[in-house]
Amino acid sequence: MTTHPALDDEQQQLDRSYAFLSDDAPDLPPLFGRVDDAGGSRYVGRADVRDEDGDTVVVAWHAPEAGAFYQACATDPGGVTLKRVVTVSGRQVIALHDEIAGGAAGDVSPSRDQRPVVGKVVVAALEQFRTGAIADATATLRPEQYAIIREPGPGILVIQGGPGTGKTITALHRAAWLAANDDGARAGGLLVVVPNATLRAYVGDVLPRLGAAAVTADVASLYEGPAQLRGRDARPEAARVKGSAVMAMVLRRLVESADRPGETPEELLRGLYGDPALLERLADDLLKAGQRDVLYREPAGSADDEPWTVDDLVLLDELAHLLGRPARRYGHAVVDEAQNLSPMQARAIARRSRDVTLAGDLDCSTGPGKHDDWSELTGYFGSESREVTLSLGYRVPRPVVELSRRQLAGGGVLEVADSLRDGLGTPLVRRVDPGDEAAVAISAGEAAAGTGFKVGVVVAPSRYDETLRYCQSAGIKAGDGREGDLGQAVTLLPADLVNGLEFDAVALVEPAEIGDGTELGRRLLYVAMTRCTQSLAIFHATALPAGMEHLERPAEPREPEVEHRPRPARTEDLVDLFKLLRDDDRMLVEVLIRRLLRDSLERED
Ligand SMILES: Nc1ncnc2c1ncn2[C@@H]1O[C@H](COP(=O)(O)OP(=O)(O)OP(=O)(O)O)[C@@H](O)[C@H]1O
Repeated sequence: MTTHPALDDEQQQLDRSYAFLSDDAPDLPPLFGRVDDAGGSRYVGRADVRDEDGDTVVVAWHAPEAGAFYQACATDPGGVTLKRVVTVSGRQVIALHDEIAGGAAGDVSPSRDQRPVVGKVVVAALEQFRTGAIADATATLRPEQYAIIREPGPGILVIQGGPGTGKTITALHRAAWLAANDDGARAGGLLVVVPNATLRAYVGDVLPRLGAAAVTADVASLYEGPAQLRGRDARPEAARVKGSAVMAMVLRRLVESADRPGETPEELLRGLYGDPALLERLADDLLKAGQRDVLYREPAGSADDEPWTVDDLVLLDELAHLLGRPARRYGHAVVDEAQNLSPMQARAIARRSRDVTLAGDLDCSTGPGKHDDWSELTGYFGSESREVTLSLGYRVPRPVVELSRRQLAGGGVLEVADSLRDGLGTPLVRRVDPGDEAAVAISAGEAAAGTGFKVGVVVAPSRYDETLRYCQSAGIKAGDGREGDLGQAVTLLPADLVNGLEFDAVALVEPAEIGDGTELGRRLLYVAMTRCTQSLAIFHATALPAGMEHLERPAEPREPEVEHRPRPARTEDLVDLFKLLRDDDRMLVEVLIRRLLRDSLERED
């Protein structure tokens, strides 16, 4: 095993940096990188560290002095002579990766398949098992991500890119960068909005780790009144109508027509939903009869008992505004998965800040309304917007990218992202007996989880409750993803809540139920398929949906009939042997091979 010659020197620098941290400093390493150029040598970390004389020991990643660390790369070192990532574990420097050494490419990935050459440390970061929280990337941000992070704060910036191209991680670093550097964000505060509590749990660590002062909210929690999220609209049409822009006018008329002064938003909205005649009077020219019908809801015993949905809460927020209760304003808002914003949701965010960063992918719209162009959303914030695109894939293995793209009508809005990952090869497809789909998927998921994988088992929303009950009754410890429990080795998720998440392996249950032939269904399927970093397995009892039909195979016999299998001609031909394995065994063996390969690579290092 070879050790980097500078390991001891960097350990000394790390010890020195720890010595100047205040006692209540979080147990995160004070530095993760070093850059040398004509300006000298600087260490880069999450925050500034100074010695007793006030001299800089470590510069914060968001300080201008750290710029060269992020702007230089192996293929374009500029004037940088050393770009080093320092990996620390338990206060010990355990590895050094020099992407640039002596002013030229150093420890980098091999150049192949027209893939960009990146530091090996990026590849190593991608090879880590997922943890249930978004992976840390502050030490390995790429120049194109850093450039977006530092775009000026005022105005509207759209960060788009295919699945896994780093939109979320870039947007969150941008939030932290603006919190530190942008006058507006510093003075007015910074708001980060994600679509739901599940994604909030997934990304919740990033800003505190970066020491950034920001308020993180999910869309439902923007409303600060007494109503809480308690329900979901079973019919997408109801959510679509509630989210549509005409509701702003309907609510304005509602407030103007209210005859009892002092009514709360909750009382007004309950009254509107429960009174078809009132709705007709107010919205006859704005909503068709069928659209008004889907809004009808028998009032619950009290406002507290109402099954308020996310779109109801957004309407309550609009009502609060109309009743003269202004929302808290911020200097800048960063919105993740922004493609799913409804017009009413966009209005709610615009009331809080007109300077926004919207990160998203129009192909991944899984909200009730689809936007064909970003201008349909940016118009709620202002007239001028800038769009930037990330095009290097950090998550989805190439074969999965290829398969998933078949779900997109017309091939999708964006170019196919160039993925850094091969993963574990072509997706596995297994036909099972009707009724067994979820159980088989979960047991394959448990097998993969047994080797260290984080596994997401994705089902159609209509199948979620039944599958969760099955897990509970069978004593299977699967996380309830709908409740934001992403900490278990296996997490169960409905397909409409997987936007933004990432797992080592995804087991997809009965894709035809998710991609039910509608455009929304195909996009749900696309998003679900693109959540894995290593392997995708598909379990189905009915015919596979369009875009997957070529994977259809006859049902396998329950017990493999070994004697009928052709014997491999040569015992050393492992690939043939491998192909004979049942799909779930194959998944397991693939995981084990990968682990062995990684262990042996680590030993070589
Ligand atoms: N420069 C980088 N170095 C290391 N890891 C990175 C880098 N950029 C992104 N990643 C990792 O790639 C994964 C995908 O990133 P992210 O979730 O931000 O993508 P996304 O574009 O928001 O995906 P989606 O929209 O499909 O959810 C994450 O684990 C993230 O930490």
